[in-house]
Amino acid sequence: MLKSGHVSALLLLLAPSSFLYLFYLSQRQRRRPLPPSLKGWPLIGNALDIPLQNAGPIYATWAKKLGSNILSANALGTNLIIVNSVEIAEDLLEKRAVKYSDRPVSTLVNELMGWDWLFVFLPYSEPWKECRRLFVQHFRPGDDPSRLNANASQTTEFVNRFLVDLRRTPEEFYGLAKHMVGSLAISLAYGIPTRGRDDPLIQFVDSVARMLTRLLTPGGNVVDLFPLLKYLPSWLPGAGFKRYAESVRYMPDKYRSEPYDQAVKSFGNSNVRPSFLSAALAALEREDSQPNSTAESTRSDRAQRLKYIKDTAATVYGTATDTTASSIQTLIFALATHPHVREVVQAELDAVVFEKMPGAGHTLRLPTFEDREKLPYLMATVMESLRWAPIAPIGVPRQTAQDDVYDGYFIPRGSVVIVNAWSMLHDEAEYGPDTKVFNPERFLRIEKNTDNLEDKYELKSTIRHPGKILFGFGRRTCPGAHIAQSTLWLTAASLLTLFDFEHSENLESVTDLIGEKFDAGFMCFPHPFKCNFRVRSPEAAALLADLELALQSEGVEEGSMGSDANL
Ligand code: HEM
Repeated sequence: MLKSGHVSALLLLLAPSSFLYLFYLSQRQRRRPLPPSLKGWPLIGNALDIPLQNAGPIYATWAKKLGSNILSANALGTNLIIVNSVEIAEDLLEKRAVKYSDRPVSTLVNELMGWDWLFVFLPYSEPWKECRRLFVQHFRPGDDPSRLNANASQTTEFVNRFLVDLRRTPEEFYGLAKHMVGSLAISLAYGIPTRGRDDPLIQFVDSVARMLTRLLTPGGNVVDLFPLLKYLPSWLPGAGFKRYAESVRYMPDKYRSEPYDQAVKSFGNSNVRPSFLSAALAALEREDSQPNSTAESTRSDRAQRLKYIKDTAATVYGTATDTTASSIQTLIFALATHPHVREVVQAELDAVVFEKMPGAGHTLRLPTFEDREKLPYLMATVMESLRWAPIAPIGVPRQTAQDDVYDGYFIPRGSVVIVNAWSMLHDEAEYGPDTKVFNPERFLRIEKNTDNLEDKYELKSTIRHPGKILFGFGRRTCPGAHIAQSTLWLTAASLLTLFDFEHSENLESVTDLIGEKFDAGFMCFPHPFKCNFRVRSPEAAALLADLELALQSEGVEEGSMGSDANL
């Protein structure tokens, strides 16, 4: 919550215009009420109630208290609409997409710090459409449904790298997950190799993501609640936000230009792969070579298209890394603290990946995307980790582009819309009882009369896949969902095939771990934790040794990868 001292120091400045805004709003909504809301204070409204931690569960409590799944809150004149059910999210964000596909402009992050070009933040506009088109065109899932992700071979290679690194330094698993996803994201976006674990690009994207998620938590900074503060001179006491913004203003350009320049310089080198950037630039070249491409207007259009390509590449690398790494860390935490689940998944995997040799003995292979259908318990475990501790518990805020009326309630233009994914993913009507407990079996139909794993478990088709909520609704739904989910699945499958691992505590009977063991701000992920990893079997050790050799012979050994990544 905002500190009360902070708020009162600003009240003098805010009071007159805040009063005018509330008066203006009351005139517009004369005939219809806003959705139910907690009682606020004069002038500051609910500013002191807006939660910065655990927002999902807290908004769910408000919904229960007020008896409505659509709520409103007013924070210093900013109107928040909080959506707590799937039905309302679909009604508004899908069926009325034209009104609900905008994003709020963060005065601090977008205007003062200069991050307004990242396409996740763009208003619903032509530039957004162009960036999204570029993204989807390149990253659309493959035609073969078993692959989940058209980039399966790169995903497999980076997961393999992770497994080999994990055997060498198991105590570093938490950072290794981030390194793996960061390297994959840079490779998909730019095709360039990364250095070892202290790769500067990955470290930079990590620090930027942490900074932005902290500042973008709705209610998380006072200048977004009251944008007129941006006009304060930066030397004024209380304008520390402005001095901070100036000190980090160099970041957006560094973030967008360094990997781009590096990639463009390295095109043609043997260690540079095909990527979003190389494909988009090649398409641009092809368009340029069309007969009518010399006109002056085409040249300025080209500069604009080049900018969209550069912005989209940077968005890929920014949006993929922290989100997917956090979801892997969450899944490892859940498996490490729930030994029963781990054992069942490992038994299921063993039945698929251990193959009998014609003479005697067995060979072990790594699972592939083609095995997905044969591993329902594993799939249920991955789904449960997305549901149990959703890494984006309150989504990414939207903004209404027009006034609207829903279920008799007035929703003013310019309202910030918060989609409470946590509440939807903990809805007992959909997911059954005890939704705070990690229990993959809620997604499974279980045949009690057999011990044969092939026949025992089947995924229920009647229960909503958590990804349908977690990755958003409507036109701005996450376009990288298939990449995130396939990376998560393959990491879990490979990890459980080769390693045993456990947390020092068995937390199977604990019903609410999130508040204690997780950072539950705008993004939710486990605090760094200790986990004991061991290679599972002699066959697993042999497979890891083979993997290491194969990676070395392909020239992707740690350290050799980034020898010319001169950033
Ligand atoms: C577990 C991992 C991830 C989660 C939970 C996640 C979640 C989200 C959510 C909730 C949104 C906003 C959707 C909405 O407004 O309805 C979003 C947007 C976005 N995500 Fe993801 N995401 C993940 C991984 C990824 C990956 C791997 C990529 C890229 C490869 C990506 C790229 C994007 C982009 C570009 C947007 C902006 C879309 C737009 O504004 O049109 N995300 N994501």
